[in-house]
Amino acid sequence: MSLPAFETLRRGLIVSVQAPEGSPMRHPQVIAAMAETSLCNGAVGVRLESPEHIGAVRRRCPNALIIGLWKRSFPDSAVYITPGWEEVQAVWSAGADVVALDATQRHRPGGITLDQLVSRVREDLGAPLMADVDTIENGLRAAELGCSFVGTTLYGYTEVTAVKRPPGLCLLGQLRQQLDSDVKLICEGGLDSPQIALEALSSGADMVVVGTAITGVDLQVENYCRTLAA
Ligand SMILES: CC(=O)N[C@H](C=O)[C@@H](O)[C@H](O)[C@H](O)COP(=O)(O)O
Repeated sequence: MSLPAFETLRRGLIVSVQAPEGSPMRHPQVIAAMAETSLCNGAVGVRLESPEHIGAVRRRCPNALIIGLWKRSFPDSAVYITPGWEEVQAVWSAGADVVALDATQRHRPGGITLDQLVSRVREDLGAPLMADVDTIENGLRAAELGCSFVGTTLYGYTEVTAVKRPPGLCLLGQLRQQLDSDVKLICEGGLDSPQIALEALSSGADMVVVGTAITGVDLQVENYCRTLAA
């Protein structure tokens, strides 16, 4: 599918529909139902994990804007969001419109560098990329390499940002100031209320991605129970 005009996405909500390993929610039909519900109620797109889930949502919602990723862990690397060529290809073939990948400069499984991976994607697939980053340096580098979207997804989740807590509104502000306006800026991670999502838009995000607060049944229930038991 070709990407919808940016004006229809601007200031929009993208719902991240994911479920942890082992959860009964982690079923393609459950994911597809949550994705469809999100789209029916005003979300401009969905962010999905795994080729299987992307395929299920593509079949159920043929016109949905899908940002796809595949989380895979390897013993020789801390990079797990669409770490290499095989994962990018699988996400793209499953029907994603945009492929999200870890765009830090960390060592990747198999030793491919981010620069090599992005240029191969651009040459062989032409898939638009969303760069999940943690720092201003990695965001600017990803944009330079040609990623169409930059997201604050990994702020607070990498070794160098481990002491920070999402949402990365400071990082967002820095990226807004320094990124060219043709690169779309996404605030993702830790947007746990509509008010904080609105603050992210006011701080310069073109779009927001919200996961746990909307679709994170496992974590939300666990949190209520922990608090009630304390
Ligand atoms: C760091 C990482 O692996 N983030 C993942 C990226 O796809 C997801 O686990 C998050 O749920 C998503 O980013 C949305 O964030 P939040 O659930 O906080 O709204």
